[in-house]
Amino acid sequence: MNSGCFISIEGPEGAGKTTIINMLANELIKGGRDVVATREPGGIDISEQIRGVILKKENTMMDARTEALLYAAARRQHLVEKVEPALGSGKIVLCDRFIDSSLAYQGHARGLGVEEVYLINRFAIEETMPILTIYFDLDPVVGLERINQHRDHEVNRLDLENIEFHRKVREGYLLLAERFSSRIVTIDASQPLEQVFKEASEKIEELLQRMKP
Ligand SMILES: Nc1ncnc2c1ncn2[C@@H]1O[C@H](COP(=O)(O)OP(=O)(O)OP(=O)(O)O)[C@@H](O)[C@H]1O
Ligand SMILES: Cc1cn([C@H]2C[C@H](O)[C@@H](COP(=O)(O)O)O2)c(=O)[nH]c1=O
Repeated sequence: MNSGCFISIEGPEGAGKTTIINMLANELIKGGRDVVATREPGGIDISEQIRGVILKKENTMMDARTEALLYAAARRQHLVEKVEPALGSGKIVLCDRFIDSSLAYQGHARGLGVEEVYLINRFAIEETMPILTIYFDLDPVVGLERINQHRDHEVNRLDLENIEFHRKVREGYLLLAERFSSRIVTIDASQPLEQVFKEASEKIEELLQRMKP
């Protein structure tokens, strides 16, 4: 039985997920909360190894179903090794991407089908879902410009997909946000960083107040 609070942060490339998760984690820790900030694919050794295989620029031959299965495998290991133990000990888990990434990227943008991709992920995650998902919505042209200007950003195989693919990813996320509106909240990520942070922080605080016994 989980007693912690599982929150995922979603959005296209360059939406500000990593930057804002760090800011949110610092703020929550300062407020005396126990927080684990992590990412997908990755977050622990086995899943980081799988991330290396999926995102290696040279792996251009990777089949779409292989890609979906590898994301689900990385997710499973990360969940059982890191996320669930943290939730079990009452922590707040801030996860940079989770199942909605697979539904938007592999299900919608790659065209594998959201329902099919959900089914393999259901096998991977069993019952564990975020209680809140914050989706940072952004025009992919803006997001890709941001990461291209940021010299330290690792450019990966998915970043190199064409703009139509990235537009489909956004479309996929918007459909998910509409369909799962009680879980997914959308924030306009084209706003200044401080405003995006403020809105995300308010959503989390509202949730934590609601969860108080
Ligand atoms: N609201 C914002 N306005 C302007 N620049 C921003 C904003 N949010 C983030 N950035 C900048 O955009 C770049 C990408 O941000 P970040 O790495 O946090 O995005 P991300 O969503 O984690 O990207 P990816 O999914 O590709 O890893 C960074 O240089 C960051 O400083
Ligand atoms: C979890 C997950 C991720 N992706 C894609 C999204 C990004 O292009 C990369 C991860 O890189 P980031 O810099 O850490 O954002 O992987 C995906 O297609 N499906 C997924 O399930």
